[in-house]
Amino acid sequence: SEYSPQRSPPRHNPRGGANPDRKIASVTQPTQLCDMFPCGKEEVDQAIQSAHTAYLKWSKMAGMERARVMLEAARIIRERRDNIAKLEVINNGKSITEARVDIDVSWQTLEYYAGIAGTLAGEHIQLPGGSFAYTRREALGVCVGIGAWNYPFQIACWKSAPALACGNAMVFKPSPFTAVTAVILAEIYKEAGVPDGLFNVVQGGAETGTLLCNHPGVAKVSFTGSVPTGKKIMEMSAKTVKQVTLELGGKSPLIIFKDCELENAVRGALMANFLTQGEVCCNGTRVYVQREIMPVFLEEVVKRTKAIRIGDPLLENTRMGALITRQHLDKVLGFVSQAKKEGAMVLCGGEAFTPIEPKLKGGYYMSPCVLDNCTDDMTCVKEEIFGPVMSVMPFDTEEEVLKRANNTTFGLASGVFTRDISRAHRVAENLQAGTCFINNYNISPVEVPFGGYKQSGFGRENGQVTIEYYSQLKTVVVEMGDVDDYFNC
Ligand SMILES: NC(=O)C1=CN([C@@H]2O[C@H](COP(=O)(O)OP(=O)(O)OC[C@H]3O[C@@H](n4cnc5c(N)ncnc54)[C@H](O)[C@@H]3O)[C@@H](O)[C@H]2O)C=CC1
Ligand SMILES: C[N+](C)(C)CCCC(=O)O
Repeated sequence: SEYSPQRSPPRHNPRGGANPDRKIASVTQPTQLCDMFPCGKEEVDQAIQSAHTAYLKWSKMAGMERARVMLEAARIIRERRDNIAKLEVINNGKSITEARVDIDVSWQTLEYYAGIAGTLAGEHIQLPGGSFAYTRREALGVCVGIGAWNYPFQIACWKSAPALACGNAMVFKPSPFTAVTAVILAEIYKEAGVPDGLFNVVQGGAETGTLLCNHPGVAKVSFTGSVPTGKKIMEMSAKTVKQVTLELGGKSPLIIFKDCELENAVRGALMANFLTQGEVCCNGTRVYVQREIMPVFLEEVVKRTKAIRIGDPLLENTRMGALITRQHLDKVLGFVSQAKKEGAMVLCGGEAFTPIEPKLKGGYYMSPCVLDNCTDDMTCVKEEIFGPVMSVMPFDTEEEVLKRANNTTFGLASGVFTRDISRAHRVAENLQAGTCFINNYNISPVEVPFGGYKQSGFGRENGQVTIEYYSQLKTVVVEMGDVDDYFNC
């Protein structure tokens, strides 16, 4: 059901108000699941207060003890994977096969950071005269996670797993368009044995998010979403010097050289554009193809795009489900019309799609679109569309394409297809983006850091480095001799 802040008055409910009678296993129809209520100041204060109490306890536990609880949470997610995936499909509209991958990535994230929790350590530094210093890696306190609607459960895990591993508590606000599955995660953490309040969910939109970012009891905000909202989060966080991680939008380039393995490049272009109905921040939506192979590339890519099965996302053979809202569908279709006006040619798709099943009528489906005749100055090439729309452009030389690929304020990801190993690494070095995929696209195992350059954000998620973004270093200096009599000698 769509979020409507007017529909229900705010009520006291810091955990987000999921209906306690709900049973995940019985959810098979895309109907209303439960009521959620936006949290106001009182609920936000309570959530942060109880998270702080839990943090005091959790941060004193040994890393190995925290790891055991997190491994138990990972085990429960794995055990309930199919049910959570089904709920995520209803939450978001993506296909069930993709949702299962999201849930697998989620429990893997908990396992990975559980493994790191026991390894957190400082260093020992020798000083003259037997004196020494040591460093301690300490938690930050209460961290806030603010999520987007495209990977609701996975984002909650990408943020909470490293936060909890380091000894922090987290108050998480999911997008109001996908409010449900973060509450499931809270229930699972509780069942696994985290202290009460360690992972709290507050529901609501911009207003609730603002309360969280302005709250003096919060040490850090980790945000996934659009660039304009990211800028606001940073501004609000500056007032009390909160640490910030921003995972923002993108308009990533995918560069396909004529010496590529064409079959893989075509599959890669589809991976780069059509997962989760194209609603993916790191999508490679500017596809640069070397002129000599353009006709054959287009023929193949269009053939396969047309063959993508759109429809009921709960069916096993569906590969593209519904977009998030009517308003967002209209926005994406608007980008296609604008592209046509600016001279792009629609090779396939780009239209609202009505599946034949009566129960899917009124769903927010569209056919995936490939745009030809695109130039770098077109709106569809410059702006993040966040829908299944691929813009294809020819290029001639490596030097030229690098310049064009980097001519953007975004810098989340990039990709290159070539058989020339030197070229692949040279291009990766020269692309201004947080990730460069060579001969594949959109694979993000938890071991690998993920995050942006330029206005796509800063800080990283996943990988060992993320520990640094959820902890702080204390230096302890130990004198073994006498204090200098500097002032009275
Ligand atoms: N790059 C990415 O990962 C994403 C990009 N987008 C882009 O942004 C567009 C708008 O989608 P939205 O869901 O409205 O994105 P958004 O960036 O406004 O929202 C993301 C999250 O931030 C919260 N939020 C919104 N305003 C806030 C504020 N002032 N203070 C604190 N929290 C706030 C939202 O409730 C949500 O939880 C999409 O059409 C898409 O183009 C949306 C989601 C993810
Ligand atoms: C999982 N992956 C790599 C396809 C996308 C994750 C980033 C996002 O939140 O959009």
